[in-house]
Amino acid sequence: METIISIKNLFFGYRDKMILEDINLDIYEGDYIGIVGPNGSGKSTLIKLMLNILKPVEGEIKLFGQDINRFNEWDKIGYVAQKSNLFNKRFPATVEEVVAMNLYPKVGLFRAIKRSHLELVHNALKIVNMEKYKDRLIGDLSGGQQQRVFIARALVNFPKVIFLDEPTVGIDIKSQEEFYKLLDKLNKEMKITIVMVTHDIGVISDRIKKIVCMGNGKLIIHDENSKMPFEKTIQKIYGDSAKILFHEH
Ligand SMILES: Nc1ncnc2c1ncn2[C@@H]1O[C@H](COP(=O)(O)OP(=O)(O)OP(=O)(O)O)[C@@H](O)[C@H]1O
Repeated sequence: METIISIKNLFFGYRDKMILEDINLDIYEGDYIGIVGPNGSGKSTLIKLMLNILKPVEGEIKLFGQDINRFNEWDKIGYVAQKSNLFNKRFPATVEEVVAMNLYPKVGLFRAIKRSHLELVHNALKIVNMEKYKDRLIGDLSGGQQQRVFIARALVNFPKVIFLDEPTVGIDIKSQEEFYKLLDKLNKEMKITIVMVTHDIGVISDRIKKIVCMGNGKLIIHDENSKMPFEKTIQKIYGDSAKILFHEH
């Protein structure tokens, strides 16, 4: 099994405050990983480090076996950023354009989109079941529909792995359910590795087998081999508020 991401002895802080201390994590091809932890525990920071948006203070990150500083196959990695679903409602772009924008390394930012590129866009929209909305303005869609479009945007380059940062914020329960079904399809049928930051602890404890729990600068991996029950691990990093998390759904 290919190691998609390998993090070794990683330290990171903003100015003088350490956020991540001696983090080690391996992510393998086909993994479906949930990253959980209280507000401010460094989940988004970890994602940004894996995308080379932030640089470690110390330690090593490898992507597809290559040092992150030398890695240049970024179209293997899709990213759905935090709050992309709280998109500016007046943004005057169509669904098709929003997805096509992510093709710019291939297309050139201001060049006209070729027919072959449009096909890629339509295929991505088909996967998320949003093809019939291609000419709609993105701002006119519901939060759940927008989220599907952002997934299509991440899919358009045929990535091997997708990072999602709190993708279900602001989305109703029914759309959330459909959204998690879509992620299952991407992972199981399309063999895309998924790494997702989320606060939906109750939902993911049922669906996801490998959960990265972050807190106090540390990281605990919960998977099928863990001796400690998931609830206990969660209690350890969330403290007293842990109980509520499991009864939200
Ligand atoms: N650019 C920045 N400069 C300084 N501190 C920052 C910066 N970005 C984040 N932080 C701080 O680093 C810590 C970790 O932030 P991060 O966004 O990674 O947490 P998180 O676990 O994703 O939180 P949440 O669940 O609220 O999204 C927080 O204390 C945050 O205030």
